[in-house]
Amino acid sequence: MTEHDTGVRIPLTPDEELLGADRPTIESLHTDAERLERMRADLEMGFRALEGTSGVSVFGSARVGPNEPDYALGRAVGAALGRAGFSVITGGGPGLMEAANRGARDAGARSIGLNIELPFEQFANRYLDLSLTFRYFFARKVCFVRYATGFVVLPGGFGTLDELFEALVLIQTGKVRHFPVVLVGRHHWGPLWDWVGDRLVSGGYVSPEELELVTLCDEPEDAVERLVSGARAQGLAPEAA
Ligand SMILES: CC(C)=CCNc1ncnc2c1ncn2[C@@H]1O[C@H](COP(=O)(O)O)[C@@H](O)[C@H]1O
Repeated sequence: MTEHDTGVRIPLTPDEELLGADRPTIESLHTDAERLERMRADLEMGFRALEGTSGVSVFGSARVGPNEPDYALGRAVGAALGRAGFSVITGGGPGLMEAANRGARDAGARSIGLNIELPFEQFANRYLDLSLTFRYFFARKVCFVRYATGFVVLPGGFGTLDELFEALVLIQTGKVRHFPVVLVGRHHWGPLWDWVGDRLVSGGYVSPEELELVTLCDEPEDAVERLVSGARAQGLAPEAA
């Protein structure tokens, strides 16, 4: 199909069906009443399956291979979190999501993947004890926050940045409190955080105190220490802490 083709397309995912509902080029497959019911069902599926879970959500690139140094870092982070008694929750996909789930498995901790329906074929990674597939991105995002006491953010691209900045906005606007956000891998995150300081703080877009919402580190154990103290502040210490 070309850019100028005005034929009507069948949406490839529920998100595309919802977001394209008012465009003549996307075929509507549901009424709003049906969409609302499907959103409710998506949230209900997550709430039921994750009831009682109190873990750490770990984000990171879908594109890093098992032989790359960041994969080893992600696996070590998953294992350190697992040893501290946290369940490890990821997007359930390949790359650094897989690395963190694999690390959780190494430590004998509960390993959870919150997958999303994508327009291309994709597989959940092999290291999951619980694998859920959400229809809607927003429902999945609610679960990443609700069932975690903090976020670990490994190196990544747009998806990872989206998850990082969503957490920062939730904290900044008082929607979640005492919620640690730990960026692991200074080689990746250092330049971004320098830019936040140089441009956003200097320009008055972000306050200097808001820079403190994030912890940067290289060592999995440093990340875990911050997550344990955050969990305690929320009244939810992990089992082994
Ligand atoms: C190879 C490929 C693109 C597979 C996509 N498969 C995916 N499966 C599950 N979650 C994903 C996927 N892609 C992106 N995400 C989400 O976005 C983040 C990674 O995006 P990125 O690669 O940094 O931008 C992950 O933390 C995850 O929550």
